[in-house]
Amino acid sequence: MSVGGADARSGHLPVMVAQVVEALRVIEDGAYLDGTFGRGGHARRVLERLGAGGRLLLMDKDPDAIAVAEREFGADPRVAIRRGSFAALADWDLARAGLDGVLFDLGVSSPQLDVAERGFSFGKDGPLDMRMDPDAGESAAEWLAHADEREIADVLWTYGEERMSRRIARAIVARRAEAPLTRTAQLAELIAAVVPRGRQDIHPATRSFQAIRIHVNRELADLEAGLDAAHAVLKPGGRLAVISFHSLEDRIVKRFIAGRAKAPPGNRRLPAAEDFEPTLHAIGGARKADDAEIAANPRARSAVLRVAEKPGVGNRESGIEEPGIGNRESGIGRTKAKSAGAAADRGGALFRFPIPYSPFPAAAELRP
Ligand SMILES: C[S@@+](CC[C@H](N)C(=O)[O-])C[C@H]1O[C@@H](n2cnc3c(N)ncnc32)[C@H](O)[C@@H]1O
Repeated sequence: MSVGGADARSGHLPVMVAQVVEALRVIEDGAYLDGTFGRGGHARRVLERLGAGGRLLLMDKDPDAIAVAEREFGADPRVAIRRGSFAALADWDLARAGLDGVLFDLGVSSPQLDVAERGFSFGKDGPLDMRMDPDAGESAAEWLAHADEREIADVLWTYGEERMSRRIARAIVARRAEAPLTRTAQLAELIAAVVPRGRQDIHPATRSFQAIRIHVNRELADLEAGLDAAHAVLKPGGRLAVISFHSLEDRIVKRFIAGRAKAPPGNRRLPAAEDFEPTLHAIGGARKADDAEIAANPRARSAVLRVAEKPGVGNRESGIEEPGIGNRESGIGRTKAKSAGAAADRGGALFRFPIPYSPFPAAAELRP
């Protein structure tokens, strides 16, 4: 079976492939980076559009993903492969040479969830690991062995919006005093025993596993660094496409595109346009998978694609002549550059809305 260009043998169905390729506006001799290769569903489609003079840079933290990339694309002279976080993509000389498009398809791949030994899944017993890069940082088991109760509760609340965060953290600390938590099934059972039954329509450990995974892999910090790095290496007119799977990621992407705060707005209630320097022009708003794709691939249900373009000279198709002027697709021509902080995310509609200076609220602000 092939959905969205995926090879079923890869075990991962890429989401919103056609929209991504369209959004990146792949040109034959362009240079692109897929920072989250996974099993190559998106990369394969980009490569199909590249001519002999095109270039595709592939990154992933996960050694299994990189092994697939080497096996499938290693011999292609247009392709370069690097294992590592996209947070450090600007360290790569080939990326620093300038890119026409960058893609981040965030989160975990199906093979990561499906292989019990990777320790991502509460449904499959395995070592409590959860690292995308098993050679870097602490595993979930190592972190849970020493983190204090409050830190665990904060992670569960902030990254999982788990309302039982304090109760679960207390149970983890009590259990580890008896014996270390080393298996995914142990942790899933412990959480299921603590969370009241019937409270949720999902497995009681879903939110906690998501939260611990985000923490162990520093996913949000990597995303912030990756967006900065992508912005730095994109050519004027180059496009960024990011697929998020939960609201914390999407909020970071949305705010990044909206613009950087230059300075706090003093005692004004809302930051003014001049408090922001534009980073990228939003091309439309949040895009979602259609019903047919969601029916074929339930993972697509929570996917949100955002696309943005680096302002400046050089955009062949949109004909942008100077920063912030002339982009028909986004409607940004009406906003001019200094309005980017106000205009993002509403499909080019010109709203002003409050954007806190922190990328996402602190746990303390959110806790009910
Ligand atoms: C949703 S999958 C990508 C699937 C891919 N687009 C495809 O079509 O097969 C996410 C992948 O990104 C990788 N990943 C997540 N965060 C990363 C980061 N900061 N740097 C590099 N790779 C990352 C994961 O290891 C995983 O393989």
